[in-house]
Amino acid sequence: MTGVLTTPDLLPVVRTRPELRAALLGAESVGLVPTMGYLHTGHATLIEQARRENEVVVVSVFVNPLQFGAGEDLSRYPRDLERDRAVALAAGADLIFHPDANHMYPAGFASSVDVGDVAQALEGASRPGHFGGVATVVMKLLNMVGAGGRPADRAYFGEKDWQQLMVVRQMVRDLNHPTQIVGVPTVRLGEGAAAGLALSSRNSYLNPAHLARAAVLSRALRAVQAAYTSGETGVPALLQAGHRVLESESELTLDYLTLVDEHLQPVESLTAAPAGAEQAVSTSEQPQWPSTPHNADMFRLLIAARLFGVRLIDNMPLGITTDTPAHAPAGTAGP
Ligand SMILES: Nc1ncnc2c1ncn2[C@@H]1O[C@H](COP(=O)(O)OP(=O)(O)OP(=O)(O)O)[C@@H](O)[C@H]1O
Ligand SMILES: CC(C)(CO)[C@@H](O)C(=O)[O-]
Ligand code: BAL
Repeated sequence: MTGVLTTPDLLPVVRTRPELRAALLGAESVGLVPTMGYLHTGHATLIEQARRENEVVVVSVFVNPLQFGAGEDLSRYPRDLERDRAVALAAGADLIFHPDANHMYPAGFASSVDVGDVAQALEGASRPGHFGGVATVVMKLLNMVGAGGRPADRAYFGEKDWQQLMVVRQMVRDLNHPTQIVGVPTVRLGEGAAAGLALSSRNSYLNPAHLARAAVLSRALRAVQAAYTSGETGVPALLQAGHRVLESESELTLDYLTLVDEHLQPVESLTAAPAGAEQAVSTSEQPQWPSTPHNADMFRLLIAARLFGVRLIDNMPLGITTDTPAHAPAGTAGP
């Protein structure tokens, strides 16, 4: 094993494939955490899980131009590599891979990965081309960040970007890619006026008052869960419970609030939650009832909305929650 595992004060940063190859030489297993940087506790949770499951943990920090549409926030996307080094080191990473765009997409680069229908709806409809850019860069990163000519052994993605996780899973399944894709539950602010808000780098565009108002997204999802566990089984009525919460926020422009199955298809009907489900939601991280063909555990509520000029997304399972409250050191737990 060479250079990377030397317990540095400052996390090493490599920028090119040859440097990566040298650093990872001889590693038995490599876990990759792909990010666009400006790391927060959500990212740290991914890194911590990768730390537990791999010999070497690499965090990629790359604001991927391919996945931004014209008029989106590519140029103002928050960047702070020194802070990222500190957060990644504290969470247990061994190395940051921080390529520049010319290294990822040199002159003549022409290929792309198209994952089909799962990338077309929802975020794909609102951000045309987005998932083509995500799939292409993720495929490259999986292939670049491995030891001994292998791809990464495992790669970690947040459930916060639920459709992205589905897209990546579809891609590796369809293309027989050997990297194991690991999904990690969403980390949320656990206390304060913005409690429940999913951590996101784009939260940094909002001031504290606006962040508190942005927590309306998670409150709307919880309202749908509560309606379901109270026995409501009509999908329009369930979603209406979420809309009622959203109507309280005058500044919100909703893109979508929907209930989807594991193929991201809209769910049109479902069976009742079993007796006791309400208690299970508030007290347990695990499903308390056996699977049925319409187990709410299989269905996901997805929301996207614009608030104070910022587009935010969130999601939750219909029937239970497995999300994690933020727990990071000061300065990293916030948005
Ligand atoms: N709150 C969170 N909980 C768990 N994982 C998260 C959370 N936020 C982001 N991630 C995951 O971290 C990885 C890198 O995401 P990214 O760098 O885009 O951060 P982000 O906070 O999602 O940023 P953005 O605000 O641009 O959506 C993705 O797999 C993403 O799902
Ligand atoms: C997976 C990813 C790093 C690809 O650029 C990005 O979409 C993100 O940060 O979620
Ligand atoms: N976390 C998703 C990356 C993006 O919005 O471009």
